[in-house]
Amino acid sequence: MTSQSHTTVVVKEDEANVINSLSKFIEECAEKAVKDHGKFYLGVSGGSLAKFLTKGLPSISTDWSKWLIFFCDERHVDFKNEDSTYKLYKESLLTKVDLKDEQIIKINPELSVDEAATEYVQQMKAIFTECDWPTFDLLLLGMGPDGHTCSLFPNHPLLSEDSVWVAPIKDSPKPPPCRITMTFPVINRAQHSAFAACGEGKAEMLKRVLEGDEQPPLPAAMVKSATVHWFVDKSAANLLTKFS
Ligand SMILES: O=C1O[C@H](COP(=O)(O)O)[C@@H](O)[C@H](O)[C@H]1O
Repeated sequence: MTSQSHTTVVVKEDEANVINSLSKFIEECAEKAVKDHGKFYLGVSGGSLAKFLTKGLPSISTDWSKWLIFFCDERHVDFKNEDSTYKLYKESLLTKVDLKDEQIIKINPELSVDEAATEYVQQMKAIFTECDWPTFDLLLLGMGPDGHTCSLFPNHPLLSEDSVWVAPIKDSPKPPPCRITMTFPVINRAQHSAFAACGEGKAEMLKRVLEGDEQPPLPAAMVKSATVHWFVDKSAANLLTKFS
């Protein structure tokens, strides 16, 4: 394990070990959060991260009744659509752990994407009462091959959005085009963020995000939660020199 300021990088032999290590970390975060304030406020992403979670989380030991799960980003599609991140968690996680559907805070895909983002914030505000900005215990993030995280893409105006908790996006370069995403003020207020990235396809971007000094910074490099943890396998970490 290597640390630099608030960033920690854990390199594991392979994907299976990344999943184990990430799951253990989530278990510990949940336990601390529940001890501290009786709930575990968790944000989850889609893509490969969702697949890691559906494999790893069923074996952790936790009080599932204390969990509230939000989407760091979500595709604005029907819940039956294969692109729906909610569908993935519902079919592959809720069937295996003692989480109830109402513990997952979902977008309403029947609304327009603008309305869905606003309504998602309203749902969040009903939970994070008396807060100007919410503080998540943990946000679980992915990094796309272009350096995007959540639905925050390189050079997109949403990177500087600082007036709303959750924003709509209608021109996502990665399909589907319409999505909702948490914004950086929310992401960077989280107690912990954790990325998971596996495979050689992530190696070049991981090097740029963790060891580059690009201006403007890549979205994944803009994540500055109180602590930022990376769980990566050897193939993804292959080009790192400072964190290895
Ligand atoms: O579209 C998305 O992509 C990112 C990265 O996904 P990955 O499969 O390349 O790891 C994901 O984190 C995000 O939630 C999702 O909407």
